[in-house]
Amino acid sequence: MNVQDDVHDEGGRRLDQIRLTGISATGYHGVFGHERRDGQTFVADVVVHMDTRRAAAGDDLAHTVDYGEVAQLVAAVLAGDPVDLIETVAERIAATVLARPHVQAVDVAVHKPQAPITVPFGDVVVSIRRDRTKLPAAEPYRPPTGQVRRPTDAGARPRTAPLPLTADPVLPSLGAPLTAAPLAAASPVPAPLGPPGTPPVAGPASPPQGSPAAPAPDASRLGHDTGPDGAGAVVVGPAPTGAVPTGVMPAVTAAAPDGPPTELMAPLPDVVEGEIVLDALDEPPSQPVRAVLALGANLGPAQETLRQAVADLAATPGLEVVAVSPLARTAAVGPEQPDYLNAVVLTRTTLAARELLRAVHAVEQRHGRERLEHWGPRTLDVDIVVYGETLAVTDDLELPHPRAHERAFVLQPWAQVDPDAQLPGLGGGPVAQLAATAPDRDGVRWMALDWLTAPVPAANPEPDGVPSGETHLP
Ligand SMILES: Nc1ncnc2c1ncn2[C@@H]1O[C@H](COP(=O)(O)OP(=O)(O)OP(=O)(O)O)[C@@H](O)[C@H]1O
Ligand SMILES: Nc1nc2c(c(=O)[nH]1)N=C(CO)CN2
Repeated sequence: MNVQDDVHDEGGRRLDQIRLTGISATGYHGVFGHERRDGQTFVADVVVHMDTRRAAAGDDLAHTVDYGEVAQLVAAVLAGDPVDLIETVAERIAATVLARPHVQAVDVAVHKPQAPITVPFGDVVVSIRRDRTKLPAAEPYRPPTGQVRRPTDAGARPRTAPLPLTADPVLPSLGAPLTAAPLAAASPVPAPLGPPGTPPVAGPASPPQGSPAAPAPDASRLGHDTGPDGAGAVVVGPAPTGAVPTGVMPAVTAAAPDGPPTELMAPLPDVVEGEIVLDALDEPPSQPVRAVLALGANLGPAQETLRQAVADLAATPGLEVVAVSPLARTAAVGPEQPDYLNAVVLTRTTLAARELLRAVHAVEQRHGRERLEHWGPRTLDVDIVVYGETLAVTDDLELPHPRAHERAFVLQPWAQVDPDAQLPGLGGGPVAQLAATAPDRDGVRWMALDWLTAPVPAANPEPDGVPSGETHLP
């Protein structure tokens, strides 16, 4: 591997690499029946990009990636659920490795040396790189309980006190990438008021953009629905310079550029299977926190559902609705399905992050939300986009929402209601800018301003969902 394959951190310093080559297993991937039936050898090479200094300084496996564990996971994907394409296998491996703590980026090559190619050939390889800016389009492989054992799998140990970030001698760059302008610093929301009891709606609306949606990932291979709230949460220590889209990391609170030092929780070694572990996300804030919620619906009377959902949120104790975005009609990102109606709600809350998650789930339930198909059609989806400046990756809650930075159906309405909004964390930045470059930006068909107080004719659903293909300007 040569220099152009290096990955650099935010300071331009080359990241260290852990390379694993030639991991092989019999797999049943392929488009032909005989491949599915007979299987063949698949081989993977993996390069993990990370900072290995902390592990080296303490000679401590807990601060690096256990290559034995990675090899087992990679082999399990190779031998696992059959798919048609080695692209998919590579994507799954990348998602699995990126979900490991400390990993900033990963290169994956999947070889299929016995591929059914009718001319003599040496090998066929798909080679990909994934990181926080180019997230894997697949779910991490999760081994059945007990399959992959780590040397530290000794059960739960008590959590130690929070470590000030500045106490870390070998990671001088830790503070910088976690900074983001506080939401509180965003300009006041322009919010014309509706009738009494109606939360304010902000404008102005954008013109229609028309045209098709972004490429649709395969729903069956995407997602992070990992089970009941709170289960199997938090492990491990400092997340250096980010780039871990899923998996387990401590909750951290980002500091404004010249704000107080960011605090990280000390390493949390392990968690007993099935035990509910409380962490910072369960702690109610000392001051009300600004949280941004994203709403979407494409089944049933979607506009009415969203309107009701806003009222339900406003009626939730500990949650105040500050402003509501225009209503956007958007092409579905994901499997083929009707257009969505999307809106963003700015709130202020005294609920802990997980209490807020439970509250939004309750609102989804009230409107008949069923989790049938990942990224499939739904009567109502409510996601937490941001909760103050909190950055966290746990099994049941990721903050900011891990896909918010690339979703025009969230970013565009958000930028309308709060033009100066900033998305904290890696991959974040000015929301209006992110909205302008998001892959699905052309799928935002139109926005309607007065949707909370008046019906939007073009938003009327067809019997099984919001009709697609129109570009009305209400
Ligand atoms: N920031 C977040 N907001 C909402 N849910 C989250 C968040 N982070 C993690 N989750 C978890 O994601 C799980 C699945 O959520 P949901 O079914 O709404 O996903 P989805 O809408 O199909 O996909 P997406 O998360 O990509 O919008 C939830 O049960 C929740 O525990
Ligand atoms: N346009 C659009 N596409 C989606 C949406 C959504 O709200 N709007 N939600 C999804 C899963 O949350 C998947 N795809």
